[in-house]
Amino acid sequence: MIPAPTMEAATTAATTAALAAHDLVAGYAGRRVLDGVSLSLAKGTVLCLIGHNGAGKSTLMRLLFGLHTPSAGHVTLDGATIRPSPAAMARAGVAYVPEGRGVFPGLTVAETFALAAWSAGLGGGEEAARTDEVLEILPVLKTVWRRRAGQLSGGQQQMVSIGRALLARPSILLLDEPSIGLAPKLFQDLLAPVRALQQARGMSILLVEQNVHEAFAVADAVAVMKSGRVIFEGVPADLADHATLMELF
Ligand SMILES: Nc1ncnc2c1ncn2[C@@H]1O[C@H](COP(=O)(O)OP(=O)(O)OP(=O)(O)O)[C@@H](O)[C@H]1O
Repeated sequence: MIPAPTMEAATTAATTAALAAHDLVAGYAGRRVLDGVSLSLAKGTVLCLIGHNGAGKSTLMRLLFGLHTPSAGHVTLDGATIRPSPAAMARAGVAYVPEGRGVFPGLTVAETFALAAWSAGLGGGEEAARTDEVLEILPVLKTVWRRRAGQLSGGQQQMVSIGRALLARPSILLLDEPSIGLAPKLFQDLLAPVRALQQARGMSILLVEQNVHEAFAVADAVAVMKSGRVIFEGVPADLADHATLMELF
């Protein structure tokens, strides 16, 4: 039987949400894809969102970052209702790493970072300090610094993509399926420093993942989406049992 959310999950939900969706309804060309989604990312936590392909997870991410507009419902940031737009969210300290890495294949890693620093409005000294900071967190990037992003492995490209997002020192990070195309070990290598940074800085992370085992290992809370609705919210331990997880799917 599917467990009721634990007390721990209820307590987490009661703390201030860094970012939250409230009854969001949205779709494409008149086809409803989100059917009243409410979800809270508690401050300083990692929330892992799972669900079948097509459940609406990426659509929810895009709505939270302002890349798509809901037909009903609203979004709150630090408890205040906002109308998300990518520029406003970036200014507010929210970074979004979409599914599929999105690196420019012809740019070197150094050029990719320079471009990201420029779009974040970082000046020379600040750009250098923040770049050093990201290279400390993801040292493998130092080894490929002068190589074109398109020539890198999937895991390295994912690190470039996440590193570029971290340059802005976000307080909230939206990560859409960073494990795509990565072996489980590589995914762990990617998640471990991000989790360490999240804990050190009190960052809040919404992580959409299908790779449940690795993602649950770094998550404080989990939510399950099915057919445009959130059908379960709890903590990873609630879904540790394979049968329970299967029942939700
Ligand atoms: N730009 C778009 N135009 C039309 N339909 C879309 C668009 N983006 C997503 N959809 C549809 O909306 C539904 C939800 O897609 P979404 O990508 O949000 O799901 P998901 O849970 O993230 O799935 P996946 O794990 O495959 O990315 C799917 O049926 C998808 O085909």
